[in-house]
Amino acid sequence: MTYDIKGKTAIVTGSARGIGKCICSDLLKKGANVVVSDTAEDVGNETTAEFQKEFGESRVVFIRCNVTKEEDLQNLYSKAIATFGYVDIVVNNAGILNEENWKLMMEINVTGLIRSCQLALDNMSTKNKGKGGVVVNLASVAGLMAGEGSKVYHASKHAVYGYTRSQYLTQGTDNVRFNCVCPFLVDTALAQDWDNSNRTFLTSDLIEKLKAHMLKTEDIAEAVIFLIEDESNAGKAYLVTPFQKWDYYEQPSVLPF
Ligand SMILES: NC(=O)C1=CN([C@@H]2O[C@H](COP(=O)(O)OP(=O)(O)OC[C@H]3O[C@@H](n4cnc5c(N)ncnc54)[C@H](O)[C@@H]3O)[C@@H](O)[C@H]2O)C=CC1
Ligand SMILES: CC/C=C\CC(=O)/C=C/C=C\C=C\C=C\[C@@H](O)[C@@H](O)C/C=C\CCC(=O)O
Repeated sequence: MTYDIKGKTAIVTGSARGIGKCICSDLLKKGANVVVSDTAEDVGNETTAEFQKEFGESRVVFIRCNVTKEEDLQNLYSKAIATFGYVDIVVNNAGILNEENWKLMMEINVTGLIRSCQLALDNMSTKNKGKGGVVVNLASVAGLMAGEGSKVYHASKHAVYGYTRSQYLTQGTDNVRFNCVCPFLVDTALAQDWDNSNRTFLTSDLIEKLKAHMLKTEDIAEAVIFLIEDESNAGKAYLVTPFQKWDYYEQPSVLPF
């Protein structure tokens, strides 16, 4: 079954640039109203002006939001609803890669994302008089595999994967569908800045080899649109790499019953 994006309203966190910006662009092309949201106010306003020129002023707004701040997140949802009447789609994209500042990384990649999911449920769940909706979370292949030089980043993305899958269990009562996307390296500032030289396994040579196979932001936007539209695979992670056909990740079953 296909979810129709046209006429819906979407929030994308961390969308002033990179993957988030590209997701906004594809949502607009599909006919959604879009809330661009980021801590970077100048870039966010520039991106929004660019979109307004292409898609019409009334279809895009910028709302500043630092996902680590409770009041910012609440303001994001309430302003989005005040502007467009409802929020149907949330893409939790904001994320950083910073092993030195690992506590902040966990706050952004995990705590902020989970809080945004809770607010999405508060506003969208049919249990709370919402109309239902869709949430797509940005995990990573790092959420499905080990990583020598960025252990906390990998842990943060495992958390996104586990949280997203677990939401599946209550989807029937909330009518809010959760999925996550697990991309390999994507050509953005986050990946370009990745430098884990002097490791045992992950040598500079290997990093250069990995970087030779980067995906494009357009690939991830395409995958996110696919997830939003596909109503029949709730709770699943979608694996996007240049090495194999993009597909849902099949988690082995642990329980014998
Ligand atoms: N680039 C890559 O290779 C991959 C990236 N990802 C994930 O995709 C997402 C987007 O990453 P990229 O576009 O590559 O990074 P990016 O660095 O190009 O963009 C991230 C955006 O998030 C914003 N941001 C940072 N902290 C924030 C906060 N506290 N609140 C709100 N916004 C904040 C930044 O200002 C920036 O605009 C992240 O969650 C990342 O972990 C997943 C797999 C691969
Ligand atoms: C990891 C941070 C960099 C970029 C952001 C991102 O989300 C995407 C990363 C894509 C590829 C990362 C590959 C990392 C490989 C290394 O860390 C190796 O040390 C992995 C080696 C073995 C893993 C085997 C296993 O899972 O057990």
